[in-house]
Amino acid sequence: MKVVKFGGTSVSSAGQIKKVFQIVTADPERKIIVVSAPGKRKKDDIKVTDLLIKCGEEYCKTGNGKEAFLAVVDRYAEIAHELGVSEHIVDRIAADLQEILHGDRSNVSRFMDAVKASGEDNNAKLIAAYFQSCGVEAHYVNPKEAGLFLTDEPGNAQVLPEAYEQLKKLRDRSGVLIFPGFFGYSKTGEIVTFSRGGSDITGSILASAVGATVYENFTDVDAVYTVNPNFVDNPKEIHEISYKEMRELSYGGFGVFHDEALIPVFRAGVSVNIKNTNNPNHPGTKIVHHRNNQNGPVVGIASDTGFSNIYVNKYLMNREIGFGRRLLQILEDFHLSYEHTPSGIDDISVILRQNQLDLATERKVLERIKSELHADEVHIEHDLAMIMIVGEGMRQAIGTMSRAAAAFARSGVNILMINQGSSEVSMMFGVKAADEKKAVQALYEEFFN
Ligand SMILES: Nc1ncnc2c1ncn2[C@@H]1O[C@H](COP(=O)(O)OP(=O)(O)O)[C@@H](O)[C@H]1O
Ligand SMILES: N[C@@H](CC(=O)OP(=O)(O)O)C(=O)O
Repeated sequence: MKVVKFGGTSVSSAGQIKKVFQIVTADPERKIIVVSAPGKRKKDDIKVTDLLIKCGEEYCKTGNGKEAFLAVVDRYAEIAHELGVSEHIVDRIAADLQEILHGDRSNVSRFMDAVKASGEDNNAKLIAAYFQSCGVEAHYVNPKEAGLFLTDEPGNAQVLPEAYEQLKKLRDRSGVLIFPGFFGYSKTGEIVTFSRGGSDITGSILASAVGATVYENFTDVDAVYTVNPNFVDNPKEIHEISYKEMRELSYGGFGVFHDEALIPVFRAGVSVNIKNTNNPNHPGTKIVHHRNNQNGPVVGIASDTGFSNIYVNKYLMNREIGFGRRLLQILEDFHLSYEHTPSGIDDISVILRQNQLDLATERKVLERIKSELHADEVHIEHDLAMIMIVGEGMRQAIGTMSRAAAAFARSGVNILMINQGSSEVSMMFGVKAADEKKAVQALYEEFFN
């Protein structure tokens, strides 16, 4: 039995959904089908999830968000019409969304989760109806009834261990099961979503629960590339990659597969196959426990922007027991999560996501660090990019760091921070965000050309 996830681009229009139908019915093993909300049809299109977010935010502010609401309903209406599915389903989708929008808005994050989740939920119902209209036994499955229970963290939920036992029973159901991605339910019955891109996580949980032979993840590229295809033309494809390498690269900025989707399949030993809905015969990329390590120390280069660095200097910091704990406690008091903490004898840097900070919070954090920790110097730097090179082969290879540093030097990019050591399979470099593309291209030249 296979679990198959189709991302937003694969279900963005009637034409794409017809391809999904062909792919699913071509292999009787493709039984549990996870679908996202309609995504982008072309580069400058808007994903239904983003339209829903706009709509929900406007309802919260003004009690009205007619334009975004109509844009969402129009997307489904166009798809239903072109698929030849009964138009009644569109009326039901509109009524369902209206009901959510006019529901309880007292808890904004809960309300927003219900609005966002409707994107996947309604698309799953529509796709199930299309499969049925083609004479295939297909059933929409509601995540609550199936037992997909999550922690009660709106917009950032995690699966509860007891969900797996319930979800295992999906094995025994007949027909093709169309399961909406991205959300589940808390133990008290509230809708909660994963973080953005979380339909990958739903697929991974289901594949693990039912012990799938493989988790196929269909998207709009032939394979996971060694580098973001928006930075390098025709980058080399990765044919095989380990879970650990893929998790690091996803975390580092490879948007193609969610980093939290690796853990459930890794624990259950289910391999993942990333494939292209527009070219399903291409073998794609396989994510496995162990790969044949034959292609050099680096398997991929990832990058992401939007980081800040809080730099703290204090003479004899190395002798002050508890300094690091007290510094991180200040961040915890402001509910700030951090990504890395490289340190020296008298200095420590805390790298964190910039979007967590507003000006007032930033000022308060810096003031507390200065006054409570008696630091000699505290400052913050914004607009940084983190660039990561990843590969299991690095463990044995000598000179990977010097090759990377030489590539940075050749491209004239100044390295602001290096983090290597904690992870055996990656090295991370902090640079100015403006240098991101240049640095990535230089590393690609060095390791892949
Ligand atoms: N290293 C990479 N390899 C492949 N695709 C990548 C990589 N880095 C970023 N991407 C982007 O990820 C996109 C696919 O992910 P996503 O947009 O989430 O698709 P889906 O709609 O299937 O969920 C690709 O179109 C590509 O632009
Ligand atoms: N639709 C949700 C969940 C998701 O996984 O979407 P996609 O498959 O388009 O990345 C989002 O945009 O976050």
